[in-house]
Amino acid sequence: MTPAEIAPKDRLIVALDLPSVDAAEAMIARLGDSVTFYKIGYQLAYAGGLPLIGKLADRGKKVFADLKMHDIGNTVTRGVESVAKLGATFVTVHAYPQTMKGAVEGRGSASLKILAVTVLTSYNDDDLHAAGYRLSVSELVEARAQQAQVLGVDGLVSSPEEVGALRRIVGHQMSLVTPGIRPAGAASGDQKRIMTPGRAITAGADYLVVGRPVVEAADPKAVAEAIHSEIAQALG
Ligand SMILES: O=c1ccn([C@@H]2O[C@H](COP(=O)(O)O)[C@@H](O)[C@H]2O)c(=O)[nH]1
Repeated sequence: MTPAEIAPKDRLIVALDLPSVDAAEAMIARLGDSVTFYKIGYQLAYAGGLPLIGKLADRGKKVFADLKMHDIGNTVTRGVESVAKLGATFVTVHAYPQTMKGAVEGRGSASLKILAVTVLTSYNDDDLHAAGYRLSVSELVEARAQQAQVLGVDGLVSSPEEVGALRRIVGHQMSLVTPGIRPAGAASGDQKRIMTPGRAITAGADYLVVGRPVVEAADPKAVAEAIHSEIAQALG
């Protein structure tokens, strides 16, 4: 399937940032058929959530294992080999050359797609400089995207602010996945590079990752469906 063929509803990835498998299952039940794609990250994975990947896949849902791996190449290769058996659609690694190379090797010919996290969406230029980098966010995102493409990575995680430039660099061969999504009026929390769902899709994002604005809402299903409508409208 080309990115243009992805249905509006399948472009929303809801982050199950919840404290237990029971809490995640309750949220999945509330969202029902309205959400087709879920993300499991640190909070749920470390609370026994990894087996949920296969269970959700068996129910016809897609799962993004947001494990943000970063280790020596061999360890990343072996880790990705294990994740490939869980039934996830995407797994994340940090966009360091050894890490990405190891991940692509571990994926082999499996259907699992490797996403490289370019620069976390909670970072701005000052945060990067405080972490010892001399490049700006946009410079580092673009440099890492070029390395990821050469190494055979399948997609990139960035904020929607960088998506236009990334599309020009990597074309449509790589999936562009964007957290840092905030419906108008929603609290930004710790996110620093944010955009509304409609603007992110117009900028060229393939998938939008949304956590707190959905899972902390009084009516999560209504928020998810409003995001679907905004995506569909932006796609025209
Ligand atoms: O750069 C990144 C990479 C990953 N994330 C993850 O996405 C969700 C966003 O949650 P919100 O509640 O919508 O802020 C969260 O699970 C992060 O770990 C990211 O935000 N930025």
